[in-house]
Amino acid sequence: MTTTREGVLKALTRVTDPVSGSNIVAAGVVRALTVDGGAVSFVLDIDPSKVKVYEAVREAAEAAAKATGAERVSAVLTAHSAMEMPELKPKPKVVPEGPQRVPGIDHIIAVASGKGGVGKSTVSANLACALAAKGRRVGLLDADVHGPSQPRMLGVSDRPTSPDGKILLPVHNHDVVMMSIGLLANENQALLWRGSRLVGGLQQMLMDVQWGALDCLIVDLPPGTGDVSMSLTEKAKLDGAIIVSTPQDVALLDARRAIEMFNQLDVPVLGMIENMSAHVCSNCGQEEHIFGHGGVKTEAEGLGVPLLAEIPLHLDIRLASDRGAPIVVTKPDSPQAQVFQQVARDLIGMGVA
Ligand SMILES: Nc1ncnc2c1ncn2[C@@H]1O[C@H](COP(=O)(O)OP(=O)(O)OP(=O)(O)O)[C@@H](O)[C@H]1O
Repeated sequence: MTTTREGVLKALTRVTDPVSGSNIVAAGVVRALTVDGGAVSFVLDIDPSKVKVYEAVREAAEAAAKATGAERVSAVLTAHSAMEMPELKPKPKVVPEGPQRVPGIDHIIAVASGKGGVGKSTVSANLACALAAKGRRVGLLDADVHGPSQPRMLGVSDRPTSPDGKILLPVHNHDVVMMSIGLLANENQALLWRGSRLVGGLQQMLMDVQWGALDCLIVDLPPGTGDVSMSLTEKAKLDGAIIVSTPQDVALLDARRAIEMFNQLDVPVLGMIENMSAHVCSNCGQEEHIFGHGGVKTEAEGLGVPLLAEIPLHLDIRLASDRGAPIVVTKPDSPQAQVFQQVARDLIGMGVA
């Protein structure tokens, strides 16, 4: 029997965490799991005052990992003293080559766009909430460091805490677990993050946030094909990417570049979404195609990728986001919300959420 990382993680979900009552993977206690041939090692990251309680858990976790067929298993308890806020400095870590799965997260979907302002964050927030409403355990990582908008869209302003100065506890709203660079720094600071500091900080955000067990993590990428998108894609194993574009030619040109980037990185493009497809007047209901219409459909056909949705430009979509509850939460029965719900159903149908 070959020991795999997935197999070990699954086995560890059968070990109960005495503090939270859930399993040790879902509780985020298991850290730094590595499987190298028949050798398995991991850390149980715990509150220093609970070392005695966790010794039995450590033994149970070792036994569970061993039962997967591993030749050697080493589980150690680490306990850290509390600190107020973590520093998001890149840490030198021995990271195996190639994109890695994040422990406890079944699927990761990136939402990208070639150009800024086309509605990528709106789509990310609505998809996350639509999936959560369908009972999926959903996380949302706001990696749009140039303009983090998820705190506003999901209506959260609490700063994330770190009980040990190492792991970050995410925030929650609308049944979605969320972490954003916008919650760690004030908006102006976030905009100043550059280069390797930014890239390293984001990778750490993905790996060191205690997401718990998730069916799906939606990553709201910055627009374009810059360092952040490239490096996250190289480090984390993505199930696919969704490309958001308006129907305008200029946006489509940039969207094509984003698709090329994902193709080069071997990330499946799950489909394109045309946003601001038609303007529906909130008074009379009349439709107008302000940015044109159907451009994304034609582009998707040309590139051989599915068109997942055409989302209208509608005042209610913006108002809902500005007020901190996406339209799928505030008006789930509206035609606008139903478009997002259909995409959520399609993603579940594709087996990626
Ligand atoms: N379909 C829509 N109908 C009405 N307003 C929309 C729609 N999509 C997005 N918006 C609004 O347009 C603005 C830009 O949207 P959003 O922030 O989602 O774009 P983005 O692509 O993530 O931008 P950035 O490049 O800054 O990250 C927001 O005010 C949002 O509420």
